Amino acid sequence: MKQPVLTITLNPALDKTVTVEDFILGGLNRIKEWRMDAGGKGINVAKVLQNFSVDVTAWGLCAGRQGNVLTDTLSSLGIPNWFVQAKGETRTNLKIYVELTQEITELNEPGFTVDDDVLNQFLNRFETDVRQMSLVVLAGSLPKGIPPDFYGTLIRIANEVGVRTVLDADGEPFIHGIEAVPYAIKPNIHELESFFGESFRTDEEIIDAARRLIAKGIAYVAVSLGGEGSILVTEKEAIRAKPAPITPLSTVGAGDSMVAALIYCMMQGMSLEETARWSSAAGTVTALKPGTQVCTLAEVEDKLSSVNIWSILQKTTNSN
Ligand SMILES: Nc1ncnc2c1ncn2[C@@H]1O[C@H](COP(=O)(O)OP(=O)(O)O)[C@@H](O)[C@H]1O
Ligand SMILES: O=P(O)(O)OC[C@H]1O[C@](O)(COP(=O)(O)O)[C@@H](O)[C@@H]1O
Repeated sequence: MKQPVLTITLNPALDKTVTVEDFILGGLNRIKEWRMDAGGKGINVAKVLQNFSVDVTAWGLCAGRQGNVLTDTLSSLGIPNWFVQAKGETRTNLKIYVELTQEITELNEPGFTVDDDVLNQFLNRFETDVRQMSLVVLAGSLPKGIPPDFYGTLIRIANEVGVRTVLDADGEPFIHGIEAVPYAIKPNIHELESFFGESFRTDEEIIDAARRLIAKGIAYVAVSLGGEGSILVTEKEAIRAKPAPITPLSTVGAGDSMVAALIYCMMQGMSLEETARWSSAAGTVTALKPGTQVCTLAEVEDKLSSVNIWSILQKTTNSN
């Protein structure tokens, strides 16, 4: 039997994206257009993997009517899903796209509160069924009631049965998750800097920070740099990807698309260089779409040739 990739979204969201011409702080702003999309990091990763024809299943927690909208959306996309129902309501995350500045501002709600019964239901199934998965993605913030080391707990359980994990989180859940040694992580540059409490000015400084994480046992560190692209680091290699300049319509979901493409490439056994190209292209295609709409395989294939790729070590040698 084929083993699916499992995505975990403990704090999913309906993403409401509104478009305004200009944004006047403290004034009246009229919305020109709006759209709602199923969101939350694991859910977005699942949507991309499904587009890439990777066998994927989405688990998590949700609540209320908006939770039903999310699970109905996943089912209509053909993504098998299991979400434990918490009390309250699934959050709405507001994304404001300002046409004049072409910038997107995100306002993410904290989400519902989880009680022990809900958490234990989730944990019990995870402990039983994780061995049936090919890989587990743990992504996004944790709602209230979930201990900050919960990703760490899940990673340890997966490690014990030899299932690889990919972590994409921020703050305390990220710090605790790292302690449990996931297989791969995808911090953006802000998350990396906040983890180390340092700022990194050059690619070499970023690679050095990534290698400090690799020294802890993590195999694979992908640092995303927004429009500047990304750096993929393993023990032996460091590859830099830089997309051609675009005018993004919404960068929401770009990081999640990158995570999904990384997984796709790992499963295809691609080189780090090809993985850097694919994952960067995936993020860029998603950034070109309004709201939280994600890339398709054909769109990413079309974009591959526009990504600039180089090995950092090679570059350093060449420029000497
Ligand atoms: N403005 C942009 N122009 C081109 N590509 C982008 C842009 N923003 C994001 N991307 C692509 O998406 C990837 C992930 O974006 P990033 O914003 O760093 O992730 P996150 O959403 O996790 O913060 C980038 O590495 C890049 O390939
Ligand atoms: O759980 P968090 O950190 O609040 O993030 C949730 C938000 O992140 C997203 O998954 C997008 O993430 P990325 O832009 O990093 O890919 C949205 O769909 C969602 O609203």
